[in-house]
Amino acid sequence: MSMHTPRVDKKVTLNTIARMKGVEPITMVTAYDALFAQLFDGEVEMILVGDSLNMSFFGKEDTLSATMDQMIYHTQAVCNGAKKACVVFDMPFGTYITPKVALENATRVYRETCAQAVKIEGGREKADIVRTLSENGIAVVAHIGLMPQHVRSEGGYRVRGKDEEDIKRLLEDALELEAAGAVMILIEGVKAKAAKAVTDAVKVPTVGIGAGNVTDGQVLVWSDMFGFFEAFTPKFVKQYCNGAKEVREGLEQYVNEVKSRAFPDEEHSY
Ligand SMILES: Nc1nc(=O)c2c([nH]1)NC[C@@H]1CN(c3ccc(C(=O)N[C@@H](CCC(=O)O)C(=O)O)cc3)CN21
Ligand SMILES: CC(C)C(=O)C(=O)O
Repeated sequence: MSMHTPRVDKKVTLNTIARMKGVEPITMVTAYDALFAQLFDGEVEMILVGDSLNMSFFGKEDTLSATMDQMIYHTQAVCNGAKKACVVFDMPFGTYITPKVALENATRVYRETCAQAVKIEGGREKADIVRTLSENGIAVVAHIGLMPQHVRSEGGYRVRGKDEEDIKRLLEDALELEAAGAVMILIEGVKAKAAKAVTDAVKVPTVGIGAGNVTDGQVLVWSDMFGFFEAFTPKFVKQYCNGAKEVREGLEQYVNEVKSRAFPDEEHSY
């Protein structure tokens, strides 16, 4: 067992999260499996099962081909490891194209996983979907700013909130999503000024990724922050461990020891 005293010692609910705004920064990381969820549980308040798993778990170029079945399977794995963290389920591309479709898919999330909220990408144009889910008892995290599910239609990942007009747009989006019932706003890839305007304007907590040190919380993708994901590194990623380097060194040692018959030794044999 860990010698470390957990920071988070009881079940984190959406009420816990709501009360943290303006009091204490909210910590969130992604996880895709039980092993890492268990490592993170007790340290962070929230775990996002992000559709980024389509890239950093499944090996695709973008998030667009992730399916409900894949996301549910990974969320079940995370739920098996995370007993305290508030788990958020990322609705994949194409699974919330109408309020009806969104409700059918999000209902599955509550029925089949421990997730306490679902996340959808979009601004005011998604307000009716947020409202339908909220009215049916499903909590929604609204994801605004840089929206990875728009990578193909927009021809890349582009930082938002660079001028007053776009800041106003993001602010109006956030207010409409909050009015529709969103319990949290996730703000990705925006200038800090835009994230601050949104955070100051809404009563619900905001969690940022590449949105500056102005939001009510922060989120990072686990494989980025621990140095396992090497396909690309967005500017907002701070690397807290060199995971890939550690694994490569360990693997090299194992291979050398097998080749030289240094492993297994007496200690590791029956
Ligand atoms: N491993 C991983 N980490 C992530 O943060 C992440 C995923 N996967 N998959 C889904 C999306 C995609 N994300 C991305 C991907 C690329 C950039 C990027 O290239 N950003 C540029 C800025 C572009 C600009 O200036 O307009 C950068 O240099 O940071 C940002 C976010 C965030 N999400
Ligand atoms: C980048 C984060 C916020 C996300 O949406 C994901 O992990 O899919």
